[in-house]
Amino acid sequence: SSSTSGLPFYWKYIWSLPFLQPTPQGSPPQFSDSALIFKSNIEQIYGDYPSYDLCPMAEGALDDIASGTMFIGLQRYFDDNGSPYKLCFGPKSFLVISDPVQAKHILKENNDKYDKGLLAEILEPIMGKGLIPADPETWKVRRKQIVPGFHKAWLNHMVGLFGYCNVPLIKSLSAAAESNTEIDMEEKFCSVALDIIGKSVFNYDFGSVTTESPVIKAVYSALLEAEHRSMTPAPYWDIPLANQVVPRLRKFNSDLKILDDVLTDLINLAKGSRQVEDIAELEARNYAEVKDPSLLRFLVDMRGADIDNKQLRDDLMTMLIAGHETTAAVLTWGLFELTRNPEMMAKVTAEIDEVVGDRMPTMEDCMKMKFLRLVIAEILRMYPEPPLLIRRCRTDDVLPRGREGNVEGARVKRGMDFFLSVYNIHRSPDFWEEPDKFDPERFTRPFQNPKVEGWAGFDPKKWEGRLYPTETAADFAYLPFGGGSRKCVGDEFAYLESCVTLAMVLRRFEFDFPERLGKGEVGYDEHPKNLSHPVGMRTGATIHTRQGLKMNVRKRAGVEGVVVDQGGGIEVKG
Ligand code: HEM
Repeated sequence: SSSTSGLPFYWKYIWSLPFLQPTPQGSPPQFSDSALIFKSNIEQIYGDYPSYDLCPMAEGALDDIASGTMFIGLQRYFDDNGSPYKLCFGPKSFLVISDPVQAKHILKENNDKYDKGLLAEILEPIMGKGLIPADPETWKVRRKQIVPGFHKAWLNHMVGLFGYCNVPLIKSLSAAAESNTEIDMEEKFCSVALDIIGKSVFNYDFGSVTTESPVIKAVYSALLEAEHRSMTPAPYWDIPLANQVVPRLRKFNSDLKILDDVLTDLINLAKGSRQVEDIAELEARNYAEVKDPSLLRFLVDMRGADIDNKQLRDDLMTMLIAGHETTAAVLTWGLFELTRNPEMMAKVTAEIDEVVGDRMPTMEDCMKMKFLRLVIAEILRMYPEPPLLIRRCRTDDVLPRGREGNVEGARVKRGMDFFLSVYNIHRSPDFWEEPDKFDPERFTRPFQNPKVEGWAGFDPKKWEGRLYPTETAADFAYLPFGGGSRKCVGDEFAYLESCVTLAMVLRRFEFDFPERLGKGEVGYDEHPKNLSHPVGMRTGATIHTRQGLKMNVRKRAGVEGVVVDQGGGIEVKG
């Protein structure tokens, strides 16, 4: 088979012993399952097709793995093979899902048959038993305690906090505009998202828009390592002594220690001043008078939630990582697409001028700015971050067919690993009209495709009154925040954060791509202006060390640049 060519040599060896094959979280290894999958794959590669599971095997090099854009390679295979298809790396195999009916089956209807599998293994050293990698048993307990933290009154208060966290960004953009210096907007959005998540989740001031500190560097190092690990299927960090010997791991561990120390201090501080209350009492708090409105405070004060420090640390670390770069990617791609589409930019700014003007936006303003919300929805469709969801099957299962031409009733063995390609689903003409076109208003039009068996299509009526088009409105063809019971808990938080940040920045500034690259010049194809695919700036790989989104910034004509706070009192000069 040519399916493993182009891959790093060690792929072949990592999974080469069938009894080392992974098993579902919390269950003992079963030789028979892995051996059967292994044997059936070998027969498929070298002998008779179909294999045990009936799925076609994707052939050809996955060159994109090394560059971190594997999801684009997975799209190529989807065009050739439908859903699901199988990827084989030596004896290790994955099923790649690119169909909303199958996604709904896995994420919602049969979610108890699936766990986080490989993702949990990769993230465990960083996030421990935090909500994202948590095994089903831990997850059940923690989810119940964390979800109430994101209640309406808190989100309302957070919208105000987002405004304040944007003031340093407005100031730094004013300075760049005045001095005519090119500015990396990706870096700026990363900073503002970090400041917001630090303040809202554990009441910590990173101040990263204006300063650099060892703690900020430690956060970026942890993020970078989390991302690196999710693209490195060889868990070398688990090898005995590796953590003491490999320089990269030593550096990572010392950075993680810096971060752990900060989190431990904050947890001890919160626990030292614990005021136990019922969930209902906590949710009814008057946030205008609450000194520390952070999620940490809520989790510590909740009656009956006597959580140990390690679990709290894991939850905070998870939210820090989950809630930071994802939102920064939305903002970066949002500015990128709006700059490429001046008529859309004009429409968005007209709406912001009319609804918010110089004020800091409120929750009500965000609800009123429907076009801005549609723009964010479209960014999340075109550039989903994460582009893939990862699952592992806990018991044998049979998948529905979905789109015409897909395998009928694929049989899945316990222990099988899955990539659910959100990117493929979001960019397929089977589920979206002209999927590569930036068209925010698509979410106001219905879409149906009778060729997809069991798919209800997209129905705009189903998200009326909601902040954004949900996975339900698209019957699982729209999964920026996942779906089913493991759906993102920070969806509305992130959506409001994106609304406020874009509203505040676009009200006051105009942006252009630098003109310095012309046709034929080296780097022309990587220039943001010329990108048709997420290559230079990548979803999920947008940390400071990357190419970034370099832009020229100007103050908008006729707009003063002041920020008037909610009380109408303070004016912050830009
Ligand atoms: C635009 C921003 C965001 C995007 C696109 C996003 C996306 C996602 C997705 C796709 C999942 C599901 C993962 C899976 O099923 O494997 C998820 C889970 C999660 N997200 Fe987000 N997220 C965002 C912001 C946030 C924020 C701001 C927070 C916290 C403050 C957060 C916290 C979490 C947590 C805790 C989970 C795990 C939920 C569970 O397993 O029960 N996310 N997110």
